[in-house]
Amino acid sequence: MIGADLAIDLGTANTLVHVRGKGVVLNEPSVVAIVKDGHQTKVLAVGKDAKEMLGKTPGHIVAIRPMRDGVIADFTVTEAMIKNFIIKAVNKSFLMRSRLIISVPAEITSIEQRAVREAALGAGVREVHLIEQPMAAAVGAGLPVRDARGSMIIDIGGGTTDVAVISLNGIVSSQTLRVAGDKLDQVIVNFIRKRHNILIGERTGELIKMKIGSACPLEKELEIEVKGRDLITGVPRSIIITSLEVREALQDSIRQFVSCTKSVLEKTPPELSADIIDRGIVLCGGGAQIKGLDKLLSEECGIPVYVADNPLHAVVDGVGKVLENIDTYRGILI
Ligand SMILES: Nc1ncnc2c1ncn2[C@@H]1O[C@H](COP(=O)(O)OP(=O)(O)OP(=O)(O)O)[C@@H](O)[C@H]1O
Repeated sequence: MIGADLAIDLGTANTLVHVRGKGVVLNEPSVVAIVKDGHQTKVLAVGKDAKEMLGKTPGHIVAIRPMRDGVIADFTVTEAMIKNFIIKAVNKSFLMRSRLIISVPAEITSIEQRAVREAALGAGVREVHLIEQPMAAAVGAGLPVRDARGSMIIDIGGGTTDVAVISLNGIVSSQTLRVAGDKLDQVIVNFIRKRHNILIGERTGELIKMKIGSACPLEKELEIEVKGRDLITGVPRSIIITSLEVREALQDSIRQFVSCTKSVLEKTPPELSADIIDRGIVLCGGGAQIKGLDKLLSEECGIPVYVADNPLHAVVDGVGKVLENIDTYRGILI
């Protein structure tokens, strides 16, 4: 290959780029800031710089997340974002000769698949291949996806939760839930508004989730001080939020993770279920870091659950591994 070969985890929350022979060279939020000038839009910032602007922009500038629910919500902006990230990752002159493998959610429709392909080709690369996210995550987590053995993976990202059972290079049973990290942030924002009459931003909601969010009682319960706008007086105020309250806020969403996992297990052929009982379930994606989620899932399903070594990197590591060993893994590309 004369051009660069790249593996991309095009996530709702974060995009990671792996360059063949170099490893992960870029990890940035999937956010684009655009300036609106009549019908024209101009990209102002992409990635980290754009995320800083979320919720803080004046009227004519908007910071948007073009990937919603794990699929492309804004085609033109996604194309600009992919192009910007590729140019950041490799020299611009390589773009035209580059070959890409991009991970996509498992239950994506063929129209959505085409949108991802076209966004990448529109960005200027030569060749694009797709891989299903849970398959990539399983490869990244070191599961034996090519063997005639059942491997189960739960990937809780920003927009989607993918639960899948894999055997012999294919997904045997799976389910995608449009409830994941972003939804948990919104649920926390709504809870605090109702319980404390305080309006906080989504980024504060995310911070609360990451610092004190949990699925099971903690050995030592935690608390965090946050600032928001008092909905009665209209002035800024700070309050203390406890991990108990956050657990209460998150419980319905966490129930959905449990029932989705159970329903995939129910659809799994018994021989493969036996493998999963022996070998356990691997949890990855940023949401895997919610405190006690592995323990709760394990208790509810009666199967051991392990968090992947680097949960936020499982998908990009998997796509990267496929890229580096393309002949071995060709069978799993779509
Ligand atoms: N320590 C943490 N505790 C809880 N959630 C976390 C933690 N760290 C990151 N997250 C959440 O993980 C999510 C991002 O995960 P990830 O990067 O795996 O998603 P993505 O690949 O961008 O999304 P998708 O798979 O839906 O396309 C965000 O919602 C973020 O808030």
